[in-house]
Amino acid sequence: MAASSAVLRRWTRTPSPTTPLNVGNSIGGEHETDRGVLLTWRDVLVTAADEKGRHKLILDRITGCARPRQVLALMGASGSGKTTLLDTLSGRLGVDMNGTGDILINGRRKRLSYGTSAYVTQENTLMTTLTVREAIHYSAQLQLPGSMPLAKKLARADRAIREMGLGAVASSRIGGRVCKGISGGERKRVSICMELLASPGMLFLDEPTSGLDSAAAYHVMAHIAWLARTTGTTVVAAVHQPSTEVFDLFNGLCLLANGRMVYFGSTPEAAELLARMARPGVKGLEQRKGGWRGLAWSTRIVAAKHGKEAAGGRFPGRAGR
Ligand SMILES: Nc1ncnc2c1ncn2[C@@H]1O[C@H](COP(=O)(O)OP(=O)(O)OP(=O)(O)O)[C@@H](O)[C@H]1O
Repeated sequence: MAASSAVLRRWTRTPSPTTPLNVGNSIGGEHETDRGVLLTWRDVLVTAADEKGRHKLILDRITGCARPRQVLALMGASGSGKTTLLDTLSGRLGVDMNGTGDILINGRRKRLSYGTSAYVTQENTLMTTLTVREAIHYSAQLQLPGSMPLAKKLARADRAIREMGLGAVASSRIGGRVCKGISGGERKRVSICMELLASPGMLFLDEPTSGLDSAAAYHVMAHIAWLARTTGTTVVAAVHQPSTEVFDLFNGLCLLANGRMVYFGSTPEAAELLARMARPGVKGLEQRKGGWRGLAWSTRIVAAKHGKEAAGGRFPGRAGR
């Protein structure tokens, strides 16, 4: 009970007044690491205006950080704000949205520029008639600076192919609906591979495992976690219904419910803490205005993880709302 109250207090405290979305103003204590980027955000509040000019609250004072060599998972039920948070952190917030709060890169005001960050969206937009190698070589020639010699661009492409474990299918046609090509998981890795060409320090992934079976999802996420560890890349991924094995690959968890943050911390800690919150007799979670569904859902994640609630080996997401 004490632990659950502490968590709720932590995230329901009165925030400091928000300022327009700043990329900067050092919070202090952060240091630059090799390729990775330390991204911190504080009191991020996002609203969207409707056609009548009314403002809808999408994200309510979210605070957290993503570290080099680690994978931070953004989780929460559909509509909880995962994509909006990814868009905000990566500087892709739509023009119809307004954000306030602080976003710092290595503790300083700095925009995420070319080569610093990459964003892989949910959709695969790949040229289906090309082989994996052709597509990635082509992308390298288009993306990498004109001053870079061709041989270096192709070597970079080949390294990215290896990093994403695509060597075995490099000569296979990507394919699509009409002509069958590589698998869904491999297609996803090709999309990620293309974004890795510029060796970004920060990788944002929106639902990298959507549409994949659990084995393919694990394969994709395991490569991403390996990449983060070995290259120092900082990864933030919005994920929906991860399997237990995929969940265990994450270093940190930012759990959202109805635009609010209900947990931020390490994944082992999340498992332990939420398990305690899920214990029968722990009251109070349901009473929080607007948070009942999300919080109830979050407790079921851990219940599932601890084998108390089997959901076909998956944590309940939409179905659990
Ligand atoms: N431009 C917009 N205008 C108004 N509301 C929006 C806009 N974009 C998002 N929303 C709303 O904000 C909320 C959060 O959306 P978001 O896409 O961030 O959720 P999500 O957690 O990524 O959902 P999913 O898992 O289904 O992709 C939703 O209720 C959505 O309808």
